[in-house]
Amino acid sequence: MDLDKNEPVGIVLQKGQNNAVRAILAQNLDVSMGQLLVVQDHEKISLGRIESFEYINNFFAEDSELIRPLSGSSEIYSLLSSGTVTRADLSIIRRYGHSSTPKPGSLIKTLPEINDSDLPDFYGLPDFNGYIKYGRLAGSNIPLLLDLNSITMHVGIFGETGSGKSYNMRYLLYNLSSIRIGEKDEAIPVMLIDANGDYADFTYTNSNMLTGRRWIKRYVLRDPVFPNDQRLTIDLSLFSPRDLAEFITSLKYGQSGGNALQSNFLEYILSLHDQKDFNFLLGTPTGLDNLKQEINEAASNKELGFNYSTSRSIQSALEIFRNKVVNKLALVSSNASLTENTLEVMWRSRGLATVDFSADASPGIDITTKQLIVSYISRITYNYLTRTKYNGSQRFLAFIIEEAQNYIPSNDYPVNANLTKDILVTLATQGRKFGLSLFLVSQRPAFIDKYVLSMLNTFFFHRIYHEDVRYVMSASGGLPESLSHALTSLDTGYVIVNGLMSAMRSPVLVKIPWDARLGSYAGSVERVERVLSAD
Ligand SMILES: Nc1ncnc2c1ncn2[C@@H]1O[C@H](COP(=O)(O)OP(=O)(O)OP(=O)(O)O)[C@@H](O)[C@H]1O
Repeated sequence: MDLDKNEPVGIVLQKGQNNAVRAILAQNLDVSMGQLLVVQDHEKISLGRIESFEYINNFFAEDSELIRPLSGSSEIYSLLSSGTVTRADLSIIRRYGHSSTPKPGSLIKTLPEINDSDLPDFYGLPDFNGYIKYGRLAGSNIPLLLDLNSITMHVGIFGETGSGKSYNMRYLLYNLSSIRIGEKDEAIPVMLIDANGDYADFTYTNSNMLTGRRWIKRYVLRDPVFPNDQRLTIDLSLFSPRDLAEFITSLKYGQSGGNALQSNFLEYILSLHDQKDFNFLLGTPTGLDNLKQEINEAASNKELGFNYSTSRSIQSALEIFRNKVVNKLALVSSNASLTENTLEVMWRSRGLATVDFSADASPGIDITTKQLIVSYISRITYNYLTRTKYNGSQRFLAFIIEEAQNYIPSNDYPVNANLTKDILVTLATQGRKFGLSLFLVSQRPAFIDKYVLSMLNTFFFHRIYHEDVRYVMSASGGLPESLSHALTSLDTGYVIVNGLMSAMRSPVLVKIPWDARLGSYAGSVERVERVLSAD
């Protein structure tokens, strides 16, 4: 691998402390914060990351004798630009076969084109096994390698609205769907909570792009339209009386939270029944009528301490539940369409299941019901992965959750997530042992539970809001100053990758290549002039 084959574009002037060098770079070299450059000290090659840079000019003093008579003339531009250089501070993030810091006089070169076969050498790896290519290191054509064996250490994808998260997640999903192993394309099985229908095309028109998958399904909460669509039904017997009582009462009261008296009353009634009867009791007209009668009878029994007014409120909460969840969404079934068996089929066929919460696929669904569904999926996933692991068969599954702040919120985010929080914390803390990889995608990392944030070990940071910088810095164990400054102004399509999956082992700026097929999805915004000029 000839990392030093390009012409020099700069020279090291000073050797600083802590692996830092100061260099002068050619005027015509476009540089960006976080960009990587080769530093060549005779035979010793290192990789440097630009931590800061500034343009300096011999003539810049505005009051200099030379400048004043020229100001306003056209010659000033060429005169100034001929005297301009870039002064850059670089930190050395990788050394090839040596351990010294480059000395003054070392040459600076741009990253050369390198063959795929040289990539393991570039990253100091024995071979490619277990790695996939991802994007290009900024300012070069060299792909970053991602380590699939660290995927179960969980992943965070964060960025403000329009910063490119969905496109990146689609690109990642595409890469996780065509992993070349020997002569075959394989895929990591994926369960995906699709907040806005941004992955719907992968389940029909673009399903052929996911070459390693032999099973693709989109779960919807209306009649299926496309061949891979399936109506989602869930099995309520996986929930405790407490969970269901809280869910039903908070359906009525919304995110402001349920009513403790009503929850307690309903919990009491439900706990008189076997959990396996919950689908009948709550999912059928007869069951619901029976339940209402039991509530009435319990209210008339003074010893129990529940009164008629609480009973009436529960009856109305149950009516709302019946209208929304049972009649409209038809969500409850003892013969659920998504079960542990489905996960086994997914595993065997390296499948993709998306749960589409967009207005088109799940009209009228509210956040509390989305939480019930995410909680249900988390439970079957946990049960499935622990059972298979204890039976001696290792499985892997990636669980991707968009708008993660709605399911695992921090204390200062105004969403009540009793149904999802505990099970997602369990998945985050224990899931890795059982082969689970949690991907949390969010516009606002500051609103994700701090404990769960601390369980993520690989990060993809897009442009983020100022308010999130502090959380991002603490969650990721810190970024170098150059990259932390860039966080709020990254162009769409650029991402800072940090953490265990990155073969660079140091935070790095990556450009995600544009592919028109990956770029046509519900949430992508077409250019106004293109749409207006189309027929
Ligand atoms: N790598 C890229 N290169 C060029 N354009 C991109 C790239 N990534 C995203 N875009 C464009 O930027 C726009 C926003 O991207 P995207 O939908 O991924 O943002 P987002 O962060 O998911 O936004 P939101 O949070 O609102 O869903 C899209 O129109 C997309 O086509």
